[in-house]
Amino acid sequence: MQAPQAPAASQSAHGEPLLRAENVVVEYGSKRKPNRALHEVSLEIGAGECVGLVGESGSGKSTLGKAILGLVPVAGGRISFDGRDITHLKGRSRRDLASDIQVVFQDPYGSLNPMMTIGDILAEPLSTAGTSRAEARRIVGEMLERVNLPASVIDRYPSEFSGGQRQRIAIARALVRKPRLIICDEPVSALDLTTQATVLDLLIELQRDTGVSYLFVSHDLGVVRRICHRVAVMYRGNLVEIGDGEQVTRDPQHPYSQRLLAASPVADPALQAQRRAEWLALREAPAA
Ligand SMILES: Nc1ncnc2c1ncn2[C@@H]1O[C@H](COP(=O)(O)OP(=O)(O)OP(=O)(O)O)[C@@H](O)[C@H]1O
Repeated sequence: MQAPQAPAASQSAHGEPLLRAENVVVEYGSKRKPNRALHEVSLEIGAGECVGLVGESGSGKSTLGKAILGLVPVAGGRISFDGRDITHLKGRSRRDLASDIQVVFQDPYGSLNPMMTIGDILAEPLSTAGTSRAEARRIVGEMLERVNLPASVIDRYPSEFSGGQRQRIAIARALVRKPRLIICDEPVSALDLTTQATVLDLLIELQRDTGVSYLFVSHDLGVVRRICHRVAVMYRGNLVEIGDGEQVTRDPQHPYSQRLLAASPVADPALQAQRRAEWLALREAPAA
């Protein structure tokens, strides 16, 4: 399957990429003993573009998403959204940004409050923004239908739904405030292959219809190839390669990206054996 083509209009109204991260540094731990999780990472996401972020566990993918969302402090560099510096936004200004930047997490079981009805879960971001109850209920019904769930599920609880249905509910919750960017942090990793395909198709369709941009965090090259226009590869807190989705996931240039491709599972046993042999050969090679 061909990787999606980058959208023609990838700049925001201000002629800027929608999101720009420049030399972003994030450190965990104490000031005296910091553990640097991002080393001057730079990345741009255009309007209507899906940029994939791949890399092994602990490479810093989620940390970059969290830095954009303001969930971890940024120790260096700059993040701008639609030309506006959002690096250190806090309080009210940060909360207001939630209408533009939303997130969908990996775990469809943990991310929805089991004590709340689907209607209340989806209406929460709207009532926080001051929308009336009647209007919120109307929008929620519309969003549920948008993710192919009947509006009648509005009074039911998360426990009554499958993993794939819950992830569609989480996507609907992200969409209610009509964001321009959604950070998708491993949104299909917890789902079986068929359900993964359904949710990915839904995300592609929503992007086509609304022009929303995605930062799509995943460890699965097959998944990012299917949905992303461009793909960035992270290794130990560094962004080591970024390029066209098809090229990076099939013919990567950086030695670490080549290792990642060699280690990624494929359905064909012969190809899998060849990949494994390549991976074993590359494993000892130092990453540049
Ligand atoms: N809250 C935290 N406190 C301390 N260190 C953290 C914290 N969160 C992440 N780290 C560290 O930062 C580094 C990057 O972690 P991050 O979760 O961003 O990686 P990742 O690529 O998203 O991994 P995964 O695919 O497993 O989610 C790792 O070394 C991790 O141990």
